[in-house]
Amino acid sequence: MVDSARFDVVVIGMGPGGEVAASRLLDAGLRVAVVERELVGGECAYWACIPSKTLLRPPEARAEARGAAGLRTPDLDWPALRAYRDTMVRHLDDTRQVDGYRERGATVLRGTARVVGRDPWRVEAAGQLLTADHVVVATGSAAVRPPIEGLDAAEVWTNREATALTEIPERAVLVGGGAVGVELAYFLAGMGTRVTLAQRGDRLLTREEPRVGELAADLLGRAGVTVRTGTQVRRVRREGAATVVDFDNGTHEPTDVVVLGTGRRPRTDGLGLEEVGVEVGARGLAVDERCRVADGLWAAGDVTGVALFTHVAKYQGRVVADGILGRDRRADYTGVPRVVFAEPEIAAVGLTAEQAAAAGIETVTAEVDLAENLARPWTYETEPRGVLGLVADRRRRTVVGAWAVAPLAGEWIHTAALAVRAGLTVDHLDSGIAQFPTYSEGYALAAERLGL
Ligand SMILES: Cc1cc2nc3c(=O)[nH]c(=O)nc-3n(C[C@H](O)[C@H](O)[C@H](O)COP(=O)(O)OP(=O)(O)OC[C@H]3O[C@@H](n4cnc5c(N)ncnc54)[C@H](O)[C@@H]3O)c2cc1C
Ligand SMILES: NC(=O)c1ccc[n+]([C@@H]2O[C@H](COP(=O)([O-])OP(=O)(O)OC[C@H]3O[C@@H](n4cnc5c(N)ncnc54)[C@H](O)[C@@H]3O)[C@@H](O)[C@H]2O)c1
Repeated sequence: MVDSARFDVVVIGMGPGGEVAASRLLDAGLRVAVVERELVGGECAYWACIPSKTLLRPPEARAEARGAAGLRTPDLDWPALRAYRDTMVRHLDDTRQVDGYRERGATVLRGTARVVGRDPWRVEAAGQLLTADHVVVATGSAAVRPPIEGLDAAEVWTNREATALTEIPERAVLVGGGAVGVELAYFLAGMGTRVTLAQRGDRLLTREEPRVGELAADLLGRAGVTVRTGTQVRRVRREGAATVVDFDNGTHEPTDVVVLGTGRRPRTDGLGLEEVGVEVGARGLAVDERCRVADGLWAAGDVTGVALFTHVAKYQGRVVADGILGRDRRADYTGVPRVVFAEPEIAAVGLTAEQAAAAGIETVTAEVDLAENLARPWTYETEPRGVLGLVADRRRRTVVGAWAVAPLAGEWIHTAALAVRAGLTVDHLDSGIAQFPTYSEGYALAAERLGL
């Protein structure tokens, strides 16, 4: 064990949360060591956001082209898409990232980090003992593997294998109807796979408005996916060369692959935190509003369990860096957008009506069928679609939540995100002048429909 120089900060895990924190601390001139056991860029860059959104784009563009008047449906070219996906994930090579951090003055260690002491913090990694005033834990999350009988004998994909796929399977059974399940189902169905999606809950995307789950199921159905809600996989078995999935309602489905989208668990195993007296919960490391776990110990990203998004990990990375630099910055998660990338996009922000009611807010809601009310859906496609919903605080007249299932909704939901974050009133949306013809014109209509 080499006892190396003392650092101001050791960052454990270089996904989006760790990268943002490390970059800001390096820019501020601190002595920073970063430890990464796989690839600098994390899950997001290699096995999650980047490959999944790259893979989703051609089926999405194809569906859009199908809807645009006077366009012939373009052909999908899987080898070309696969090659572009490989480029986008840097062929799983992070040499340039590592070199980049070294050039900026960071000590970059490859290996698994373990906290071995505190006061001061001591971290063991790659055969070195690092001492630091601050440790940032940004170790992310891993796919949950549910205890389904027979799963080990089958071809099983988590997000890792699914986003790194080299051939398109003929048949797939997806387990889980959250963002991972919906996006992967949309992608595979778009590529020609016969997809069944089994969701334990009674609807898809259970954290969203029930109506959003309904629209998501409808969208997947149109894309050719068989959606089974209220369904659990009882067991997976081999029948000759085939894999058969038995559902709890007595039906079964032959498949080539079982794809898991059954949630994530924080990567805290083996970090050594409990041994130095830091409590680790099932949802991860509990952080205060400065993203601090304990004096000199900070956390950012999925490992905090706050909201499992790259934009939240990056935001927390900024909060952590500011905290370490002595700035008084507190995290505020109001108005974080949530987008599920399908065609059309499924976007939401703020509270659902149920969450608002639970928070003691008396709500009023409105829903607008955009195709019935706006020009843009018609100039955009021959079978126009789009629904927008608003949730408002009746008393304060503020916008507390919004959702949309419509083309490009992942972009224009940011108007609502700003409204929710800034506490804007319904009148701000109602009195705004949106460009004609756009989907954004829907906000004024929805605001008016609230009847406040
Ligand atoms: C299929 C899929 C698609 C997604 N798409 C989106 C999307 O479109 N938009 C979005 O906002 N979010 C998306 N997400 C969520 C997003 O990937 C995560 O929220 C994000 O990666 C979290 O970043 P992070 O920095 O917390 O952790 P990670 O990206 O998981 O990075 C953590 C890093 O820590 C390293 N590490 C772990 N333990 C140790 C240790 N002991 N020592 C050293 N290194 C360690 C890991 O190797 C990893 O590189 C998606 C997730 C999935 C599964
Ligand atoms: N576009 C994006 O921003 C994006 C995309 C993908 C993932 N993510 C993030 O990744 C996180 C993980 O996503 P996820 O979809 O894996 O998890 P999730 O927790 O959002 O959803 C998992 C779903 O699977 C169901 N489920 C769990 N076990 C099951 C079983 N045995 N049988 C049937 N259903 C079962 C659950 O009821 C739940 O609805 C999310 O929190 C999300 O924030 C974001």
